[in-house]
Amino acid sequence: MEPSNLNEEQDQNSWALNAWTLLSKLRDQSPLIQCITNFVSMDLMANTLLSAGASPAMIHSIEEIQDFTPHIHALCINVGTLSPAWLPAMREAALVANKAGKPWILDPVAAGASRFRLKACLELVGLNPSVIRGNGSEIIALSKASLGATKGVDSSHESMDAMEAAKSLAQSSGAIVAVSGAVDIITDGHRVVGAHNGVSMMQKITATGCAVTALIAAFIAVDPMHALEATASALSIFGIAGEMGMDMAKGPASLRMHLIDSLYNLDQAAVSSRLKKNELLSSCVDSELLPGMVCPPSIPRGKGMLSSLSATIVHKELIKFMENIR
Ligand SMILES: Nc1ncnc2c1ncn2[C@@H]1O[C@H](COP(=O)(O)OP(=O)(O)OP(=O)(O)O)[C@@H](O)[C@H]1O
Ligand SMILES: Cc1ncsc1CCO
Ligand SMILES: [Mg+2]
Repeated sequence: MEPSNLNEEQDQNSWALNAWTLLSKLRDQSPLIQCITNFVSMDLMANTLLSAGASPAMIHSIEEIQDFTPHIHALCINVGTLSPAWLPAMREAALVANKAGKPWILDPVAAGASRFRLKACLELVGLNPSVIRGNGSEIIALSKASLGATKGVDSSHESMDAMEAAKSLAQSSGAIVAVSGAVDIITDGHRVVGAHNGVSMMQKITATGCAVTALIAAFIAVDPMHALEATASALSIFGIAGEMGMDMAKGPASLRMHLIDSLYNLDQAAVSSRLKKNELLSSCVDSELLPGMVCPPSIPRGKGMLSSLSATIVHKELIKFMENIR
């Protein structure tokens, strides 16, 4: 086996082991996850958390936050069916979670659909979420702080289209930013990881995005010091459950059922054999190359030129290029 393939295989194995370790911890510890979420997603979100081993609580009244939120292990805030009455509770819960040192995640559903929603999402971003998870259109709207990138709750962008927006949002907010899609992208603003599990039919079940955001909350509850790895692991685990569910499903409704069953029954063998993850390189920007490196012509150049080339492929391309110019 070539050394680069060996490295890639070792990398996959360590991601898979980490994802499995976190899922096992989650099952052992059963973290309490407070969800302030939309009316559409409450059921799927709670069932996803339960089947993964966590303990969901859909508690959103502002009157309960001071008593309840200090005792949770992580908080999930989702603005899907936002109305002005809900916003103070979201704000308060985020502040109490921060004060109690509990991680929290924001799902900026349809962030670019209205000024009210965008302003609310930007305000919540300012309250230091550990993670922000959205689809491509939502992350672009949030990163540019502008309306119109979205037609509603569904994405009109590929996740890859949002890579630079995700990096920039992560840098400006200090949060880990995750963009769901055919390839889930996870970034801290510098490192970019791609998680490749899942099936496209998952988009045909409402609130799968909301559910995976809640699952990320459960993963960061058990490993708050490694939010990027925990986020990537949750996305991979949910994607693997989707793939296994799809083997038994006839359409979206039965996929919903089989996905939950697969998540509940997931074992280490399935995680090890199915998990697909790598480091992504968004583009080849001369100023970002290490001293002595050059950008080969076969790699897209400049910011905004997006590709899903793994660091290993780039490395191989660099070697080929250097050999040719010698
Ligand atoms: N083309 C695809 N192929 C594989 N998996 C996908 C694809 N698109 C989405 N997914 C997976 O489906 C799940 C939901 O992602 P999606 O981007 O649809 O979220 P969303 O738009 O926020 O959904 P919702 O608002 O309905 O909750 C994620 O786990 C994601 O990885
Ligand atoms: C369909 C829908 N509308 C508001 S929230 C929601 C669930 C998916 O985000
Ligand atoms: Mg969504």
